Amino acid sequence: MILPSHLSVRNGRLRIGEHDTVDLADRFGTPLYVTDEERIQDNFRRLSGALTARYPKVRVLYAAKANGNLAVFRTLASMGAGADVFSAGEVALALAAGMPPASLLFNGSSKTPADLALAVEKGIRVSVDSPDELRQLDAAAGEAGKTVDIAFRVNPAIDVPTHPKIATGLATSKFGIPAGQILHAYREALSLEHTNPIGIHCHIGSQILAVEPFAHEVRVLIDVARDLIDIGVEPSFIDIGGGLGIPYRRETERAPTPEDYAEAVVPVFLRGIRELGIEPELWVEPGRWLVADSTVLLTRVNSVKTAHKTFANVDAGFNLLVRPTMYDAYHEVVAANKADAPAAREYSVTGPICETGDILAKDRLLPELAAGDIIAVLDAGAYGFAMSSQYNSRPRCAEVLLAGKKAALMRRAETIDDLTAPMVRPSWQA
Ligand SMILES: Cc1ncc(COP(=O)(O)O)c(C=O)c1O
Ligand SMILES: N[C@@H](CCCC[NH3+])C(=O)O
Repeated sequence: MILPSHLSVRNGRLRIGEHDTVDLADRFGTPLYVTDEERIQDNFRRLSGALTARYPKVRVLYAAKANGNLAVFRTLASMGAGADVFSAGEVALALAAGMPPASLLFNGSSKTPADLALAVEKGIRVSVDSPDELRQLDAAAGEAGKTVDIAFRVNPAIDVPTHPKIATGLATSKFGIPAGQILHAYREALSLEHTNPIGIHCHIGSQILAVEPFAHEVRVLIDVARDLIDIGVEPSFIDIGGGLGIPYRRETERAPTPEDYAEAVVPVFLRGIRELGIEPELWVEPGRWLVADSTVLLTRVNSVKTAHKTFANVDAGFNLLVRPTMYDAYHEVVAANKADAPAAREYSVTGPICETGDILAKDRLLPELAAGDIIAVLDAGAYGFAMSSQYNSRPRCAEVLLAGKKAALMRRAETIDDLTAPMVRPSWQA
């Protein structure tokens, strides 16, 4: 098994950073998300370093949706990250973590009047997704007596090799303004008093394991920049979004490194801006690449059953990690307390949810398993806890953060009381 450098096996047990995962499961209980803070820091340094080595005017906006724990925001804020935020909640987390409003970009294709007012009030730049939204934002800014700096989100009509549910730059996607309409939108923004078009935004999709689509995207955005200059707008930033994938199947999958990514994107960007005689900041919005591999989900085997195949029934299901169910996503699983035992048979690792699709890992060769064993689901730090639910009325589990020898809760487990607390008894019910 190929493990990333912060995971290792000692005395037959899986370790993350300086910690034994089985001890963590015993100490904090399962299911349990465990995140290695240093891995996030290393990831940030590597991705941001690969880009800034080629062009110093780079800004990294962490895609807040990938992992919404405030401790993770703090880690990234202290590294100098801003954030791509999609909701009032993400704005609140980013600000609470100390990210300055000017380091945020408020994205989204369906913002409420309250979202727009919040961006105006806090002085957060907005990626505007339609002319309708532009007019609403301008009115909101006018009412507050302010001006808002904006970008438009461009729909570049680029097909990307990823799961169709997470390709966002297709011509048919709900996001962004088609290239053919974009100039019109900028012209309208110029004609309005309270919106100041200063940037260009785009995001082509997620878990992309090729670099060419990103280079293609940059070429499209340079073309947009050229048209903008013609109408008197000199973009001060070009935001190419996130999307760089990770090798969930380490044995077989080849994934571009941050250096491959930077090498594909930055020279195209530089050629374009030099030709146009401008020097905008290059913004990127990575989510998955910064946090996915920092985290394992530890889950305990409740029972083993052999029917038409063998099931290891564990205490985490798609309530806590929906990616396998939602996107047929692959996550490596390791028998954490038998990490160097020989593979014995194929297991499907299935959760406790009352749905046939509640399968975390299908047909995996694992050592002989028994009730009480701990399974570690790898690469669970992006869109893991963040997409969890209380389905089947299951309280969500705890999250632990590790730093060197330290381990501490960064989110306590929910209780049954947390499930019922927001529920209100309708007056006619005795
Ligand atoms: C606008 C925007 N930026 C950035 C991201 C982050 O993507 P990823 O986690 O694939 O880097 C997303 C999610 O796909 C997004 O919608
Ligand atoms: N939630 C997706 C990524 C989509 C990101 C949001 N645009 C995943 O788990 O892979």
